[in-house]
Order: sequence, then structure tokens, then C-alpha cells
Amino acid sequence: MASLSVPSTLPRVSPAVVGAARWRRPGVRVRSRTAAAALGGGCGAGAGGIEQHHGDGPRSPVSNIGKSTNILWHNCPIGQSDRQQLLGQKGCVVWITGLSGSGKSTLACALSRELHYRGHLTYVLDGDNLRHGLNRDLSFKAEDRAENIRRVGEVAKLFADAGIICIASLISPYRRDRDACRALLPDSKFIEVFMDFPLKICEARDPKGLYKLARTGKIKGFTGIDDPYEPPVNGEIVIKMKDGECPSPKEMTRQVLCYLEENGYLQA
Ligand SMILES: Nc1ncnc2c1ncn2[C@@H]1O[C@H](COP(=O)(O)OS(=O)(=O)O)[C@@H](OP(=O)(O)O)[C@H]1O
Ligand SMILES: Nc1ncnc2c1ncn2[C@@H]1O[C@H](COP(=O)(O)OP(=O)(O)O)[C@@H](O)[C@H]1O
Repeated sequence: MASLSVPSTLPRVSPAVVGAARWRRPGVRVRSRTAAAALGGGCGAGAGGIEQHHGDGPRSPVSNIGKSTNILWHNCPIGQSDRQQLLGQKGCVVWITGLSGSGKSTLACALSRELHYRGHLTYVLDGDNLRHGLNRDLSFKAEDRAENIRRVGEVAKLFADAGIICIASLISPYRRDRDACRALLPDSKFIEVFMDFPLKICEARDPKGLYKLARTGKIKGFTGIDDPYEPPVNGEIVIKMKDGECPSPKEMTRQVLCYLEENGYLQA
């Protein structure tokens, strides 16, 4: 992919080089093999660098969460900021929402690729792909879409906590479900990107032929045809037509990259 004209504080180098350099970054607390040995043996010698709790009982009150009873949150000494230092970026969720055919997956993949080449760790959570595994038990009725979004929101939150720039691309048609995902994260860590393209454009693309099936009644409850889509009201980024033209994938990517850069996500 051609380099985008976005100002970057990082030089454009191969990810392998970046990876190698990061493990040697000064000031980052990484336990080397030697350090692990100093802790009482290398691989296979018991706990090694892993800190374990050998307490005499619970350290804080247990609680009930959802259907889980008597559970206790366990904190680890290495936290999100340590991981962010290691990666040289801020973990966050870029949530791309819009109609089928609006370009969500195209943007997600192009953004991931561009960030990767700039030395940033990303992970794409794509609605279609997740329905092949994690969410294979869910249909497209409203309550299943809500559960789909809830699960992906929770997974995205874990990726952000890992320090990763997580790019979620799902139709996510209901405002309430998207807002619930936003509420899982500190506000600035959820970046909502609205693919604001008219149904007419999305339907004309129809790369999978699904709109055609929906129009002839062979698919019921298809978003935009006989199922609702609620656009964001206060999202962070809107990708839309300009002078009657769709922005190119490169331009869409540039828009999101600029936002990430200007808001400090591309440094720890
Ligand atoms: N009824 C109906 N409505 C909308 N979309 C449908 C439907 N049936 C199948 N598909 C295909 O499923 C993809 C959307 O999955 P998502 O998990 O993103 O949907 S949702 O967020 O739960 O609404 C969507 O992928 P994209 O085209 O990439 O958006 C479609 O290919
Ligand atoms: N900015 C764009 N300009 C022109 N075509 C696009 C653009 N974005 C996506 N497309 C094309 O539109 C179709 C749908 O894109 P896709 O990313 O699969 O959408 P979604 O994931 O929202 O369903 C694909 O054939 C893709 O190549």
C-alpha cells in the first residue's frame, strides 16, 4: 500500500525491526532470561517470574456479578500502562459502524495495515468473522445483535487493556448497544467511526449479493431494508461523501490515522 501523507513521529520501518527494538527500549521493565534465572531458575524451574498469591484467605470481600457468585477481582502487578510503554502506543477501540457494504471491513483492514507498517500493534474484530466462532450461536434478531455487540465490546475492552489498537467493524445498528460498549471503557478510549454512506451506494456495491436477496424477501430482517439502523449522534469520526464522491479507502484511512495521531494514541 502506498504511504499515506500523515505526519508521524515514528519512522516507517519494518515491523520485525520495530519488534526487536522495542524489547530493548530503555526504561521498559521487561524480564530477560537472565533476570528470570536470577529469580530462581529459567524455564521449567517452577514459577520463575510469575508472582503468585499464597495468602491465608480472601484479601477483599467477594461479590456476585451477573450469574457468578462469590468471585474476587485479581490484580496483576503488570498493568495497562506497562504494556502501553512496551508497545509505544495507547490501547483503544476504534469502533466502525455502518450499513452492510458501507466499507467497514475495507477501512478496518487498510487502517490495520497502515498502523502495522508504522510499527503499531493492532487487531481487527470483524462482525462477519466473529460470527464464524465466538458468536456462531447468534442470529440477526435484535436481542442476538445486542448480545453480539456486548460480547465484542467486552473482547475489544480486553484488547485495549492489552495496549492494542483494537479495530472493531460491525454493523452494530442499535445506538444503545454501541453506547453500552463505550461505557465499558474510559471515554477517550472508544473512538466511534460512522460510515455515513446512503443505502443506495451500499446496495449498489452489494459484493455478497445480500441486498438482492433481501429485496426479493429471501433474507428477512436485513439492516437498511427491513431492519433498522440508528446512526451515531456524537461519534468521534464521520466518513462521508464529498462533492458527490465516496472517499477512497486511502482517504478514509488517512482520516482515522490523523485522529489517532492528533489525539496521542500513537505514543504511550
Ligand atoms: N439480516 C442481516 N442483516 C445484516 N447483515 C447480515 C444479515 N444476514 C447476514 N448478514 C451478514 O452479516 C454481517 C453483519 O454481521 P454483524 O455481526 O456485523 O451484524 S450486527 O452488528 O450484529 O448487526 C454482514 O456483513 P457486512 O456486509 O460486512 O456488514 C452481512 O454480510
Ligand atoms: N471507499 C470505497 N470506495 C469504493 N469502494 C469501496 C470503498 N470501500 C469499500 N468499497 C467496496 O465496497 C464493497 C463493500 O465493502 P466492505 O468493506 O466489505 O463493506 P462492509 O464491511 O461495510 O460490508 C467492497 O466491494 C469494497 O471493495
